[in-house]
Amino acid sequence: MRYLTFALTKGRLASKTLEMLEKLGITCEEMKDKNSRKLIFVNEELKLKFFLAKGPDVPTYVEYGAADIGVVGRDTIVEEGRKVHEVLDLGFGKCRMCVCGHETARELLNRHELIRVATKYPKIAKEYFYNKKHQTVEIIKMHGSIELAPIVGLSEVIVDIVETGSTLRENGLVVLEEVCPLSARMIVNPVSMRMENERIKELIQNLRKLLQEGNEKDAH
Ligand SMILES: Nc1ncnc2c1ncn2[C@@H]1O[C@H](COP(=O)(O)OP(=O)(O)OP(=O)(O)O)[C@@H](O)[C@H]1O
Ligand SMILES: O=P(O)(O)OC[C@H]1O[C@H](OP(=O)(O)OP(=O)(O)O)[C@H](O)[C@@H]1O
Repeated sequence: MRYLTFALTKGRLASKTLEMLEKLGITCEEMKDKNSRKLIFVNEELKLKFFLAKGPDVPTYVEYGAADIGVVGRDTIVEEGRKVHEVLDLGFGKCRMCVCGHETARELLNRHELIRVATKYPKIAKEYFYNKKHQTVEIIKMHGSIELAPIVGLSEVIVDIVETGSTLRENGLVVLEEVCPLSARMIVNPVSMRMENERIKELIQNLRKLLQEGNEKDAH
């Protein structure tokens, strides 16, 4: 049996992913050591390998088959546009992609003015403004702390992730428009999906069952 390799998103999604896999009896003790500099972890018994990568690199590993399976936010899947199969909504990492700014920017959006949009997600921003809203804007690619842009006058609005809304609140900004809801997804390499169909299908079915049980528990 060959190894199945998982690429997990480093950071807030990784622990949730491991927690979920653990419930299915898929464990990787080595991975829990926070001080370790090790990059790849092996479960010999189940013939599985795991590695942690930066979110935007996860679909790349999966498209090229360096990983069979990936766990990554939907924002990153859409932004990267890689050839991968999105097979399951894992239900965690929930947040929203939004257009945000000062309340005063609402008027500029309504009037479809030529405004600047700062974002880590230029493709999502372009799709939203150009194809959905038919509004011409100037998109400025940034790499983090996007909320700074309207505060220091780099742009009128931002397109960014909103989870609790506290970053916006603490900086005097508001959600002006919602682009789309987001959550963590499981993605699969198309060739792996065919070659390892049995094992991957079983994993998807087990995860789906776990999610359903979770939903039923929440409803009671
Ligand atoms: N509050 C949040 N901020 C950012 N991402 C979130 C949040 N809540 C859920 N997510 C989801 O978690 C994914 C991965 O989060 P991660 O910690 O890698 O975010 P990041 O801030 O973009 O990464 P980095 O800190 O490496 O720049 C995001 O792509 C998104 O789908
Ligand atoms: O609505 P909230 O719960 O406040 O979460 C949203 C914030 O979290 C993310 O930033 P992150 O902490 O990942 O840092 P970054 O801006 O450097 O990407 C995101 O870009 C927002 O800034």
